[in-house]
Amino acid sequence: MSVESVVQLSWSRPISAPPRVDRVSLFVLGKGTVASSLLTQLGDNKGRFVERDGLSLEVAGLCDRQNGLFVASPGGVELEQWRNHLGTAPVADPRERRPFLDGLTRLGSRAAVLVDCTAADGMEKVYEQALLRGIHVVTANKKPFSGSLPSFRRLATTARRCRRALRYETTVGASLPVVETLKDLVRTGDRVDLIEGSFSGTLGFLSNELLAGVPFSRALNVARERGYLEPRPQDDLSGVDVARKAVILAREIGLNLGLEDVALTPFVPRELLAVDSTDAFFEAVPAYDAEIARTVKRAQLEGKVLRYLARIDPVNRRIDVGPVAVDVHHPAARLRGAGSFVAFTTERYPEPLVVQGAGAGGALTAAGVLADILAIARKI
Ligand SMILES: NC(=O)C1=CN([C@@H]2O[C@H](COP(=O)(O)OP(=O)(O)OC[C@H]3O[C@@H](n4cnc5c(N)ncnc54)[C@H](OP(=O)(O)O)[C@@H]3O)[C@@H](O)[C@H]2O)C=CC1
Ligand SMILES: N[C@@H](CC=O)C(=O)O
Repeated sequence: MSVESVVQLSWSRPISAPPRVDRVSLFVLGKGTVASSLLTQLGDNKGRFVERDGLSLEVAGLCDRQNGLFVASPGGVELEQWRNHLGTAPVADPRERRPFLDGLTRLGSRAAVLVDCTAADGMEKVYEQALLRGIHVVTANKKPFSGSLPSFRRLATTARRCRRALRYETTVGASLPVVETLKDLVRTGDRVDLIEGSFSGTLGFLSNELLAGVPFSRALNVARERGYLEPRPQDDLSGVDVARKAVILAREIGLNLGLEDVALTPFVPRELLAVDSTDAFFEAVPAYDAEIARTVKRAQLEGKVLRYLARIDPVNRRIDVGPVAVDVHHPAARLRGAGSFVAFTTERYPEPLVVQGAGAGGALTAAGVLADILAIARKI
């Protein structure tokens, strides 16, 4: 038999069994900017996941602060109608997720993933309940990784012991590959000497608008419309959100530091941050437009650009977060829009390894969450 006919035979042979499709069941917490983009991306890419990856990513359940929805039948929640279904679902106690997690484990999928798209407090307990049931966790919520050090440690240990994934790439730099890059540097034995950068897409965007002469209150409203702001915008403007990211990275390199160790200077005057409710806060902002514009102008007159930077110095076990007037040639000065960057100076990278790109936004962050889910699904 000639080579040609062998090739011909193998090509013409009918494919008897359809390719295997593995069901991966998700339970999504939140229905805001990130969660709603994620649900759209899951719906839009459904066919592609099946054809390309042999994966059926199904949303078995959803919940917000009030309602909870669980669909045990194959296919899960109808993604085109999730808002209606969730809106009419029974009221759920947001602190009680166990029935949903138990439901997820009973589905018999190849893998189950809890996906946290909230900024809720105390979620580390929910993650632990999930991990102990064999459920993987993907999250955009920074709080469990930057809060109490013992809780963070316990969480990491539980994930390891249960052999389940705990992925939180989007907690720093939205979908930019920051956390996994740092983990790889550490895993491969590199020594990290310094981490610095502009960690907030939101504050980068506001700085750029201010430099262009846009009043702060107007820029803040645009940031809100574009989905850049934290659920509690004071977390962005106080710098606490950046401090959380810095603590997450510091802990990755073995520094036992917490938020209380961060030398933090806010982005806006402290009196403004004393306004607690979000509505009252937005009402109070215009009164600070002139003062904030003057600070930006002062830096400009000195030929500098005002940026909000973070610096993690492992040698001195120090984290600094705050506004810095940088030279026009500084990498942060060149950022546009919601651009962010993180620079790792290490033994192997004396010229820093830089991760740069847009660092905020619903669609980008959702894509990062989805990439984390796919990374888990591909390993099953
Ligand atoms: N937006 C961005 O660019 C980025 C965001 N992130 C992170 O993603 C997370 C979500 O951000 P974003 O979508 O912008 O925020 P949103 O404010 O738009 O959405 C937050 C959602 O969380 C829900 N929620 C709050 N508490 C609970 C709870 N206990 N149980 C269930 N649901 C709850 C809210 O419910 P309800 O609708 O009932 O109020 C809301 O739907 C945050 O942790 C943020 O830091 C990370 C990177 C970038
Ligand atoms: N508000 C945040 C969004 C992501 O974490 C930021 O840009 O820092």
